[in-house]
Amino acid sequence: MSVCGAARCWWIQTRGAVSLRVLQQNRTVCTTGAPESIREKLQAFPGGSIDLQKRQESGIAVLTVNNPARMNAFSGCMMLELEQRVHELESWTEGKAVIVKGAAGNFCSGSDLNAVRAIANPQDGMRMCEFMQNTLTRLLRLPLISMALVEGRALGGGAELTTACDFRLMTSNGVIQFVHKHMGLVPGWGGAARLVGIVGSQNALKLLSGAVKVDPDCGRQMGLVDEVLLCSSGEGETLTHAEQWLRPFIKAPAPVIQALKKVVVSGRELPLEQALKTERNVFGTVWGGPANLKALALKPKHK
Ligand SMILES: CCCC(=O)SCCNC(=O)CCNC(=O)[C@H](O)C(C)(C)COP(=O)(O)OP(=O)(O)OC[C@H]1O[C@@H](n2cnc3c(N)ncnc32)[C@H](O)[C@@H]1OP(=O)(O)O
Repeated sequence: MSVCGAARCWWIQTRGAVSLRVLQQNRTVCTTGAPESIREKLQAFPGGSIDLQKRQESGIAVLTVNNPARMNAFSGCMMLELEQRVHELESWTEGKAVIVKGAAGNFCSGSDLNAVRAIANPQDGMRMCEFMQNTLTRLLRLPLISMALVEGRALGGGAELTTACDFRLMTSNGVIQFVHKHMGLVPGWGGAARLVGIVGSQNALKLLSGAVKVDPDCGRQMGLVDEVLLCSSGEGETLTHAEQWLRPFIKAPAPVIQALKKVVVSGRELPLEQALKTERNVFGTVWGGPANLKALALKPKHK
């Protein structure tokens, strides 16, 4: 085997072992939570809320980042609240999808700069990032199809939040901008790692080092944006269009949609052998299940 081949083989094996370990670690961290000290510090920065509406009839939840006086920036309390909301969604067995949006026509302007100033030391910064990385990793791993609905601006941590969803829809006035460089920062909520996975390392480097304002055209070209919605007069109208876009992807019983999402997550994150094992296990949860038996009885033709 050539040196390159051997190195590649080692890299794949190492990556496999590491990714599995990270998945396991994340599960552990997720259940135990971040150190109390960072929770207490985040708690000291109130303002805004993270609102969750679960619509039982459609199986679509709407998660709203709600702090319009600060362009939906994340206060410390909102970071804690997001974790709670994700926890609620993890056990929503009837759910099929979640739409993440901002209040009042803007997506999110990142972390609240007032809170950031107060914890501007490396140790607290890393703990805050660990906390947000865990929450956003759990958001991305939800057994629900997730969509970021970007109206107006998604800046800094707000841009990172969009990458923690399976799909990104943008209204024609939407902008995603990783402004971290202008703040003397890099992404820290896992946004760089996820961005590389979505648009590739060349494009990710361009977006981060250029702090590029990604408009709908640019977003579509790079594969960051899945669909562009025309700006509509009312907030509710945009949400309705987003729900319509989701509909073909969630037209099946919730257990089937949740199983589909689980096999995609394992395919995305685990080494092949582990992903195949997970796929078999998930298959076992739907094989011979109610939806499967109903389909067999109908003898459908997939024309
Ligand atoms: C790992 C995470 C890293 C990060 O997220 S770092 C944070 C990155 N985000 C930013 O730097 C956003 C800074 N803000 C801006 O660029 C502008 O405010 C923005 C969003 C383009 C909106 O501009 P305008 O439409 O002109 O509105 P404006 O500036 O008057 O803002 C309205 C009120 O919102 C406030 N605001 C906006 N973003 C904020 C933030 N991230 N933290 C705290 N407050 C924020 C802004 O200060 C203003 O408040 P006020 O009316 O002056 O009391």
